[in-house]
Amino acid sequence: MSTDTLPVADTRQVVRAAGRLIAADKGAVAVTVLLNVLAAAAALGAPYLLGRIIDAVTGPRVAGAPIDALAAAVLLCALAHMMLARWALLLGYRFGERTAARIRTGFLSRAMNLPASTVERVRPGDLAARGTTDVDAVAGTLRDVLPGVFVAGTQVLFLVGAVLVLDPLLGVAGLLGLSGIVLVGRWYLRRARSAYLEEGAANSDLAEELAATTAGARTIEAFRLYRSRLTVGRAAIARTKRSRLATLRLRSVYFPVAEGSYNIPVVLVLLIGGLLYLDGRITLGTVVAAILYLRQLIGPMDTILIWLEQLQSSSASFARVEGLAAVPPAPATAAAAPASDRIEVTGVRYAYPGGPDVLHDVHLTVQPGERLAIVGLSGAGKSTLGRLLAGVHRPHTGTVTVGGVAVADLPPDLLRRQVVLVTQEHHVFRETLRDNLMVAAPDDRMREALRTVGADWASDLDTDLGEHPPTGAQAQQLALARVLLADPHTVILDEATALLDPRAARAAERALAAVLHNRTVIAIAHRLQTAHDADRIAVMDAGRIIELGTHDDLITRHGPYAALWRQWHG
Ligand SMILES: Nc1ncnc2c1ncn2[C@@H]1O[C@H](COP(=O)(O)OP(=O)(O)OP(=O)(O)O)[C@@H](O)[C@H]1O
Repeated sequence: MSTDTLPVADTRQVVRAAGRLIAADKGAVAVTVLLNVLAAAAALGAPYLLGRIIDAVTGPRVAGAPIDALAAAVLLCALAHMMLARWALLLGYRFGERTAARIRTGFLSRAMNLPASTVERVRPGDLAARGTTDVDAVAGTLRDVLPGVFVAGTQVLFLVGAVLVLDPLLGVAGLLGLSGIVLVGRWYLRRARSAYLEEGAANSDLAEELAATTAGARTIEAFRLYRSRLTVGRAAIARTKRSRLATLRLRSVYFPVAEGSYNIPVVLVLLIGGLLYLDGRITLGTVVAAILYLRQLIGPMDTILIWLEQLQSSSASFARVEGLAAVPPAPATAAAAPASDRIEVTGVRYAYPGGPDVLHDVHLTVQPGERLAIVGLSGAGKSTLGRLLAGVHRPHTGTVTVGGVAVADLPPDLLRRQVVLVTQEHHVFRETLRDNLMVAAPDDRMREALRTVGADWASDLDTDLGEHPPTGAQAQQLALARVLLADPHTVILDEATALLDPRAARAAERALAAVLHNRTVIAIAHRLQTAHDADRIAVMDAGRIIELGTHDDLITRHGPYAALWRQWHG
């Protein structure tokens, strides 16, 4: 039962994270920006020069007017623009690839460093979706979309700037004329995504119904199901028709209006430019250059409008990926290593996020080498206490310490040598057997640990467990081998052998006995036999320890444990 979601980065954090990614590759970014600027500047050359050619042709004939030279320069500008833009795009794609890789590795290392208590608390799907769908969306946009949009954006800025410099009045008229495209573009984008999704869904629905009808033709014949199949088919066709008409309507509004809108600034500039020209205030070449600039805006503006939505949704994904950075880190390394192996629980209360207290004022001391069994009805709080003892959760009141140091404050590598929690969830990674043992130990020690837990199948440490997944019993042996290698002084067992069949259970018990040898054991006991064999028994009820003592003590006390024992013994 997990209730929390991971945080999502706010705009400021997203901007800062983007800044860090850019800074990490600043050389490449600088070169890409420079190439983009040069490409956009080169694109300005041709219309300006064409304007000059027109002025040269229409103006007073000057001998040796450099029309040929101007024409050659037009060609050079066009060529330079093409090459620089391609080069900028190429560098942009490479930057995108590298940055996507950085985001992936950054996410992975943050996810691996999340405090165990956070991972326990949040919805498991949330972390998985951020690591897959969200990271993929951001990477895809960085690789395929952002470089093109950046090139287009730079061009738009330069073109708008050029018209304004050419003649401020013409520039303002052109910009006002362009506002229609932005409006209709936004209108279309808001509706397009859901309309196309619905069209896709309707198409696959229709295909499915048709396939079902043809595949079941004989059944339909035998049971005379014509009518119902026809009704279903007609409904699917009607849905497809509706959805196609809806997207057609969108297109028939957007494309003509967009096409038309691109002409509005041209018409405005022609009108105003014409008047200014007649007034003798600007040359014909300037009017032509301004119109060519406005025409050149169409391509890059289309690119930006088309990708706007994807940029928006990817920035939402990026905010979710970056949200991990906002999780408070695991507490800094405890100042001192534990002074002894004694575990002490003092006045502990605990509640899961948003829930009521499930542990109330729990006190308990576990001596080194002791075997303690915790028993109680389902929901009494046994597993929760186990997780607090293992440092997975932190009590909100009171303390859980080992050798005087709060367990939840211990850094992972130190904690692993103190207390290890063994549960039924034995995770096996799609990695080699060696990597699955999760400690840097010599091969000999790994082999010895595997032998001790009876994992005869695990002779080759390079076996890929992704390709040869272990059985449940083998996964449990792996978990026990990990404990041996971590070599903690205390092991907490939560339902460790409950899942196994009896034959496997006997072998597992032998393995377990070998692992537990010479360690403190706190067993969350589901069979009273385990309790009987323990040095002491803690009986839990509704979040409290209501009895604590040896088996014989508790039997003579005739309390809740004695009742449980009598019941169990029949
Ligand atoms: N992850 C969680 N989020 C919220 N509440 C939880 C969570 N885990 C347990 N609880 C609640 O805490 C209380 C104690 O549960 P806990 O699992 O510790 O009991 P238990 O004695 O181990 O029970 P069982 O024998 O069934 O495992 C219960 O009320 C349970 O519903």
